Amino acid sequence: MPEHTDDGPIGPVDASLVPRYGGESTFARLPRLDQVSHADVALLGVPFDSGVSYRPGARFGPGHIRQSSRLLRPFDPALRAEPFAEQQVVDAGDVVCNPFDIKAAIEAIDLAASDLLGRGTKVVALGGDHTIALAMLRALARRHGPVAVLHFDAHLDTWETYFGEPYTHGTPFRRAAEEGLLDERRCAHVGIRGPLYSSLDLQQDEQLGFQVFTADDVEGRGAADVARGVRARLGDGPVYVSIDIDVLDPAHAPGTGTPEVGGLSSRELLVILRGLAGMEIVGADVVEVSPSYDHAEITGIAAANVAYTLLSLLALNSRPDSGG
Ligand SMILES: N=C(N)NCCCC(=O)O
Ligand SMILES: [Zn+2]
Ligand SMILES: [Zn+2]
Repeated sequence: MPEHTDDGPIGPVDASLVPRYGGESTFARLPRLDQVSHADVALLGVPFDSGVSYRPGARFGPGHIRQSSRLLRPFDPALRAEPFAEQQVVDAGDVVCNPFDIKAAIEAIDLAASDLLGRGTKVVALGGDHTIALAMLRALARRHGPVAVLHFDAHLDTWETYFGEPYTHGTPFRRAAEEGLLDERRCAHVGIRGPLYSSLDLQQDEQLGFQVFTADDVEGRGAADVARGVRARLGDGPVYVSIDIDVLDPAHAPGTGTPEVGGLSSRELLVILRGLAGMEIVGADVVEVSPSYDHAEITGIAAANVAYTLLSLLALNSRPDSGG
């Protein structure tokens, strides 16, 4: 087990000494929050899926992503980063979310994230359905003011209500805009595709401040160029990165609740994420992993590597010369 040390960050359990398929299932076999004196970044499990409109099961996402993260290694060659050595990363366990009271669950998530932020710890939330992004944005906007949102998803998630209900996984970014949590000059969706309810969906989405990079844009322009477009849209200042795993094609992420054909490959998503190097990421989530629809951990492994790439980006920002 990792122990407190003054010699720098406590990393994952060494897979060359302890088999990686055994032992406690923290993210990447990292220490728990209670095993360190200070954490720079925490993975926060959010087992909540009472906001879904179709297939359930994302409440089991955090455990599945942790299990699927056992093969991650300490050095990220694509970003030339050591995400677990350059900063103290921990697993902060799971938020206790009331499955029968969505508002109360959002408040509990906000509180847990705010508590970590107050201790100087950045939060990468592992969902859970996309409702949880609203809670994260409330916590972040309280500290930073309105933030840019970079949203990877097949879906806009700026719809008005479902069954008259305002807090669902299809509505978090409309609620966030209404609450003044977003810097509406600096928001974007990436990976949008699939049937909508009406052409008004896109018009209203634009009015809320989002620029759309579709899945077809990724195919046509290429992932690296879409990353350049995103950087141009978001500019400087705090960014929240929200990653619905259904941005990936169902072939790359079958284990999700509202799958849409024609999505990104996991490689394309990773290329776009790496293209964000140097942007001021203040928080992030990886959501909508629903393990009972997964096969061979395809979706879980994708989500684990996406989270790992976010940690690498945060490691780059933590370097003394990064200005971040
Ligand atoms: N956030 C996700 N994954 N999906 C939203 C889809 C909402 C709908 O059923 O129209
Ligand atoms: Zn989605
Ligand atoms: Zn979504």
